[in-house]
Amino acid sequence: MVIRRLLQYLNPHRKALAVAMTLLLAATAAEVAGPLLIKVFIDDYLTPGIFDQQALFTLGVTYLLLHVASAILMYFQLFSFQRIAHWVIQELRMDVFGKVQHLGLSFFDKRPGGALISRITNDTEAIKDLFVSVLSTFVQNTVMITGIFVVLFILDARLAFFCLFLLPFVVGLMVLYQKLSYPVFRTVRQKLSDLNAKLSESIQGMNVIQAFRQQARLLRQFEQTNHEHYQANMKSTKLNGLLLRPAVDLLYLLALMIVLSFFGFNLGESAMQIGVLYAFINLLARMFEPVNQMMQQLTFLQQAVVSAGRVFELLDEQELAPTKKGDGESNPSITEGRIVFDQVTFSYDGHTDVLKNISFAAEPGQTVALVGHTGSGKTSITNLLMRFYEAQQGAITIDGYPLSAFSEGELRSKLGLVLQDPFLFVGDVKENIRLHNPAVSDEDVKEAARFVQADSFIEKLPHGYDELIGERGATFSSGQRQLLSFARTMAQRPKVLILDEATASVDTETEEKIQEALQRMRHGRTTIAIAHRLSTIQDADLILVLHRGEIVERGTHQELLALNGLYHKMYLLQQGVKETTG
Ligand SMILES: Nc1ncnc2c1ncn2[C@@H]1O[C@H](COP(=O)(O)OP(=O)(O)OP(=O)(O)O)[C@@H](O)[C@H]1O
Repeated sequence: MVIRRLLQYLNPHRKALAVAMTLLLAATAAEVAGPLLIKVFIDDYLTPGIFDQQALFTLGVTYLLLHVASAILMYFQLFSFQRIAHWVIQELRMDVFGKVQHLGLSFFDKRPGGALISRITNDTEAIKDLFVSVLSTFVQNTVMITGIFVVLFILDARLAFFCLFLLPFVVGLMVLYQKLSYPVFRTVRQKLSDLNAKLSESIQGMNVIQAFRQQARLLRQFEQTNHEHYQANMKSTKLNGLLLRPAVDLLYLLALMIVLSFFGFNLGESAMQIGVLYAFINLLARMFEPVNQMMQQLTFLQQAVVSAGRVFELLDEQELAPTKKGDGESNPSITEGRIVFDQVTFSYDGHTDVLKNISFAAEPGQTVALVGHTGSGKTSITNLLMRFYEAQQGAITIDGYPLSAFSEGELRSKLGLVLQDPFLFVGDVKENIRLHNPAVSDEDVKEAARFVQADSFIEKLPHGYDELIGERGATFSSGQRQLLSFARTMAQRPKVLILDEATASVDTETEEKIQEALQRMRHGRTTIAIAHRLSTIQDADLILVLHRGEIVERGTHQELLALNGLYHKMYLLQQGVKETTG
């Protein structure tokens, strides 16, 4: 099943595969022909004592040429198989990565990043051997074994027939190995994946680890996983040591016993028998070499099967990001930006509702602010609006169309999301604003930067808009990252803004710039803003106060203050904090 699916990846390379196989067979033939020439030399020349110089010279040269040809052919067949293997792995990796990009965020909530990386890199790498050595070894050795059996049948059909009974044992041994080693290899891959997950988590959180002196604890954890990986590996080594070579050697002994007892019983029947006996024993020894080689390859085959299983699991993952529903014909676009939530109830895990009966409307150009204690559901509302997750009940519409009617492109380009912790890509400033969108010109990039007043700091950088940004933009301050992400959002010219207000404290000057930029960005655009500081959203058209997933108060700043409820309390609390700290 898994193997068949893996082999399907060879379909586009059938021609190259045929070439590789031909090269392999030619190389094998050249290799086998060598001993045949030696046989001719011994039987026809050496033994009878004929030393025909011309003939011997031809024989010698042919032998040499065959050797050279075999070496050259071997090189090319190896090269061809390797090339095909690399093609397949490349395709497989692209498939997996392409798939991962379309998985829903709920999928990533549950899986550590490192474990995913492990599947895309290590697991696909383990599949490579299947196409490089397993496939060619099996083809080559099957040909060899068939050839040997043909000769055996020619020598003595009856005896050869008995030897044929060995084959089911060989196959049985292979099946047994497959059965026993599957769980072992699966554990090995799982542990390797765990190792990667641990590593990736540690690297991402290195500042916290060092700041809180967590090194020893993490080292212990890593050591534990590393040890489990070692144990799983030792298990597989034991299994290999037991089942691969020794078991085959045992079979070989069995074969020898069959042949010897056969000759023992039939002794004296014919004078020719000693020669045949010698040939049989010799050929049997030769036959078990390919069997051994195939058994050795079983390890790689099994690893490939296990890894492929893990890769296919990911490829078959159903937890996809929500996509457009309904007929593809109608492609509504967002023109006004009127957002309506109607009785929306949502749960991440299907058990606990984190949003309950949320209803509100944001008219075009209005700002709706979401406030509430931590965990009250503010981010969840924006997650639903961005369609990162789908609500279980109720409806969310933009300009009268349900969210599911919009294509992903339309939705994501018209909804400008500004996150608390802006993610910057490796690249330069320009591309981080443009996000490689060809529709955004250099001038647009600069205009967007000017609009959010990021231009002054960008222009002061040694390379201006071409300044390189390292991973996650670690070399920029959080205020600068924030402004860059504003520029990025504005370069897309969104109709709707979704703001997750930054809680990180920046200096007063940057703070002012950020607030000014936000004011400008909000102007004329429907905005859904998550606010932690109530002072920044006092001018909002509608403020929704959330508490445990429900809207408990709604109104403008003044109306809410007059209510004397939760908002009022929060406001006073923040005022108090300001007075004591300021
Ligand atoms: N990806 C997730 N999977 C499962 N539960 C989640 C997920 N994200 C948030 N939650 C839960 O949903 C509830 C609401 O979280 P949400 O992030 O919407 O709150 P919030 O009001 O934005 O909080 P904050 O002000 O701290 O950002 C919380 O109880 C949280 O534990």
